[in-house]
Amino acid sequence: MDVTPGGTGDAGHSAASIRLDGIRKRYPDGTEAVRELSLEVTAGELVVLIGPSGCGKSTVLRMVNRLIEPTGGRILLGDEDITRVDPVKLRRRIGYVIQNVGLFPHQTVTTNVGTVPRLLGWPKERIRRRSGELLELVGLDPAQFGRRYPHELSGGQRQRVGVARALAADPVVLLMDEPFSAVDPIVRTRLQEEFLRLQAEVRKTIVLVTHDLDEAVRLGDRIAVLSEGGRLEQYDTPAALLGTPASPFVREFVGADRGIRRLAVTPVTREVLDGEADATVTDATLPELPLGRSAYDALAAMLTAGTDAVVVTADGRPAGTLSRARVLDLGQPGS
Ligand SMILES: Nc1ncnc2c1ncn2[C@@H]1O[C@H](COP(=O)(O)OP(=O)(O)OP(=O)(O)O)[C@@H](O)[C@H]1O
Repeated sequence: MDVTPGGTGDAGHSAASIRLDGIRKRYPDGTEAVRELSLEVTAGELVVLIGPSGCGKSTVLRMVNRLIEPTGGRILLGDEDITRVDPVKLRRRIGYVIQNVGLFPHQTVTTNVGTVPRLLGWPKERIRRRSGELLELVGLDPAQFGRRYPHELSGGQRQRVGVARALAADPVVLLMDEPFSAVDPIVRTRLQEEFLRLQAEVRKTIVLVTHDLDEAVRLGDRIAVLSEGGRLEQYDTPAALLGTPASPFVREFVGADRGIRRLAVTPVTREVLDGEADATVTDATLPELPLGRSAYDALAAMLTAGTDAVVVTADGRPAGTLSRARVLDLGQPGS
């Protein structure tokens, strides 16, 4: 099946960059939710907004699709200043996924997924094909699930339908507000993994809001840490954020266990090995780990096997060894 965004013969949009340029939001009661925020998201990048409750994450997200009108600044999608376009038309170009999905309860799954294409006036047959493709893309068999109603689905399945609906008209940008927080931790981890696979395929520009640092680290190409008033404390890759927090606020926010979190986002590469392995000598007592797995996986393998090192393999052959001490170094700042 062709699951690319243009899979039904549509001229697929490419993903657009997003530029927040000094945006501000002051609510009518005087609350300064966002004092001034500038942030760039590259086309095809997944950026996570994280920060304490009330710091303005949702406000920022909802200004991008104009569910909330900014009180100042500009928002550019590609080269277009979207603070000046019709918000209703704008929203048809931007996918939006929220915590409890907001599926229409009296419509079938297929009809729900086809919402935006219908608004855009696509012919019925094209909508039906597109809904089917999208359901397959998110791992739901259209024959089995297409005719069901939302209450006939599990929480995780509803969430997948929400993602399919958001992608249906091939939006240039996807906004996600706590998309996985309504499901239990096991389902959540699975949805996150599926979502990463999906993103590798569709390469949308995504801004995702979460409370969950593990989710941010797992999903984000870059993470923006906000503090009260939408102040940007740090904007960095997960590894950089965990390795070198830019301020005491970020240091506290990422927590005392940032070292172990950092291991999970640090791949085992040839450069970090303790030494060239003698490929003719394999130590049968040491566990093996393929190059490219995380330092966290290496440590887990050592703890499981009760050893102080792993043999790292490339294409099934030993490439070197990695000691426990070396792994622990990788969790330290500045390594
Ligand atoms: N309609 C509104 N009127 C007045 N103040 C508002 C309104 N909506 C949000 N706020 C305030 O703006 C600030 C930012 O809210 P926002 O929902 O963007 O934060 P958040 O970081 O997404 O929070 P959470 O993580 O708890 O969802 C908060 O102080 C909130 O009380």
